[in-house]
Amino acid sequence: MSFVSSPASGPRGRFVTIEGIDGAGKSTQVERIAARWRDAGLEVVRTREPGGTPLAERLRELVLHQPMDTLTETLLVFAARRDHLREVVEPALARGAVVLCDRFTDATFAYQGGGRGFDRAVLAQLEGWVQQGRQPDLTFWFDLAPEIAARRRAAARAPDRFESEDIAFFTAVRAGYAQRFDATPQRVARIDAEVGPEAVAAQIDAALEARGW
Ligand SMILES: Nc1ncnc2c1ncn2[C@@H]1O[C@H](COP(=O)(O)OP(=O)(O)O)[C@@H](O)[C@H]1O
Ligand SMILES: Cc1cn([C@H]2C[C@H](O)[C@@H](COP(=O)(O)OP(=O)(O)O)O2)c(=O)[nH]c1=O
Repeated sequence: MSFVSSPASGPRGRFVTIEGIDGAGKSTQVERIAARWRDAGLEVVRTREPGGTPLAERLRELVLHQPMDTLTETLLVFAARRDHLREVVEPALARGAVVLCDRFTDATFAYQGGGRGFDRAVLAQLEGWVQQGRQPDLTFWFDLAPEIAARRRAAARAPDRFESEDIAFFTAVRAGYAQRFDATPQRVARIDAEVGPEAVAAQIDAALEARGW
């Protein structure tokens, strides 16, 4: 399982993201995915958005806890992303690491685009400016009914600004993910996240094996 034979024109690493509504079970699986690659001798950089650098973590605190309008929210997540890409993601990919990132721009299209109703054409412009073409090589989409995710969250933790939203919001976020992924089905592995952790893990392994990873 070597990634060094990846596209000759681009960096040699792999950029893998994990997406889904809050409570989908992403955090529960992420270390297992990282361990799989680490055990194979690869450098794995585990990170998250918004966040992943000192500046972006400060922006994350604001986005998750301070009241603000949707344009401000959108600009802050992209500002955090820009710093994260420059400081962490691009350097790691350039040295051949696997970057495993809890959420990326698909979340912006799902939460700000789907959930908040923000103009997707503006999101696409910001995406172009901030990312300069950078996209994940593979995205795991943990998909499940918002009602199930809400029950899991209620049992697990105190809600932040997003997690306090109602079922209708998360239904719109889920639809936002579905619409976004319709355009790029080849980079997305949809995981049925309603089943137990072992069955979720088995789907992840199957998706990686199907790609020869
Ligand atoms: N496959 C699963 N089935 C049932 N409960 C789960 C599953 N995966 C995670 N959980 C539980 O649901 C809650 C939310 O999971 P978490 O991994 O924090 O989700 P996320 O990171 O996607 O918000 C936690 O209490 C976790 O133990
Ligand atoms: C990356 C990103 C996240 N978000 C939201 C989705 C999540 O509710 C929140 C980040 O939460 P998440 O990283 O899932 O945190 P945790 O599981 O530790 O609570 O930020 C956006 O609204 N837009 C974005 O572009």
